[in-house]
Amino acid sequence: MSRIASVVSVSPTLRAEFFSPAAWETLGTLTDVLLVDDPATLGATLDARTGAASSGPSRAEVLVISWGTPRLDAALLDRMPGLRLVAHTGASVKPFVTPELFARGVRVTQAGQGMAQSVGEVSVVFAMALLHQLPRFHHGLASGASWEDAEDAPPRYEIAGTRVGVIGASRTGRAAITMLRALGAEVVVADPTLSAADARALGVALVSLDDLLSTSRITMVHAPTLPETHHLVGARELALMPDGAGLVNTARSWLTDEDALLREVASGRIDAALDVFDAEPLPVDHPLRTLPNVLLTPHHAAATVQGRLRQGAIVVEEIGRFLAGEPLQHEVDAAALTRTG
Ligand SMILES: NC(=O)C1=CN([C@@H]2O[C@H](COP(=O)(O)OP(=O)(O)OC[C@H]3O[C@@H](n4cnc5c(N)ncnc54)[C@H](O)[C@@H]3O)[C@@H](O)[C@H]2O)C=CC1
Ligand SMILES: O=C(O)C(=O)COP(=O)(O)O
Repeated sequence: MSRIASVVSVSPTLRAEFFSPAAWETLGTLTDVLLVDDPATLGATLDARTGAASSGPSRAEVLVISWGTPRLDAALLDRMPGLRLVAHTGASVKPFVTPELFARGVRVTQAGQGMAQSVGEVSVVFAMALLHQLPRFHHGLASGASWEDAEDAPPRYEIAGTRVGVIGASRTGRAAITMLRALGAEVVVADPTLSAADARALGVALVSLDDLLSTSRITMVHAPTLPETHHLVGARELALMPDGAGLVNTARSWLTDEDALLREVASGRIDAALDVFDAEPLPVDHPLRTLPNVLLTPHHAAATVQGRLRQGAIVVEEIGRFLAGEPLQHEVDAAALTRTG
């Protein structure tokens, strides 16, 4: 097997976050690596180095990209005529990958599976926090409420034996399902692509979206951002949720109608725990920030030490498979461009 050039368009910070020393060393044994320190300068770096060395970027067959890499348009691709594989350290390739790239026969992989456990864990923590009324208790104590005020809190529930609805048996959804089942929750799933046999294998009941919303104490959203999933949980769907139920969203705000959700949580009828918002960063004066029955995190569900290293390991493993002529395990095709995220 001949060594091929690999251009790594990742900032030094992201490199340290994603690649363990061992993974980086493995990448170096697989390919001749040219590191682009500032991913935004990918084009300029390629221009400066093209043809310079035997491992020069014009010979690059593999390109590792990350957040911050510019869009791989025709002009950029023309600088890498030998390109055969783009490996993304993140999940959604839409911001970087163009139809032109697929048309040239370049293959694309992504590392979303590396994030699944972290995001699933945050969803489960969110679910348990809402069931135990932690946002209300914390808000009360932090804002000077009396100890006795807690007596007025709504009823609290164990997750064991409680019905939790998961919208989307996706990578992140499946990670959440595994943990929810281990905790003894009764898990129901709505997913138009899931077969009855797959639902049985997952140990969950497959139900309609309306059934899920109207019977679950917690609804968690784990669907991808497709045209048909825009505002999947809108005003009508939120109204189906029982009084006191909780909505968990660690996926994308695309999937829920944030205005309708704000009305429901502001009235106190349902509670919410959210990692994702229509406007990110969430404006400092946003009304969601002040509600006692809402738990907020700044789109950090995936960003754990282990998750990021798993993402880097996936990239290196995929490059190894590609060079060995083995099937890729995380390949995406042009359909990935229909996702909005
Ligand atoms: N907060 C964060 O840091 C992160 C958020 N995300 C978001 O989480 C969501 C899920 O990501 P992944 O688990 O990687 O998704 P994925 O790519 O695994 O989702 C595909 C799966 O979703 C299911 N699905 C397809 N159409 C559906 C529909 N109409 N309704 C319900 N389910 C449907 C199918 O089971 C399909 O296999 C995405 O919106 C993604 O952007 C992902 C990673 C990190
Ligand atoms: O890593 C994160 O924080 C994500 O939300 C995943 O983002 P991506 O799908 O890679 O744009």
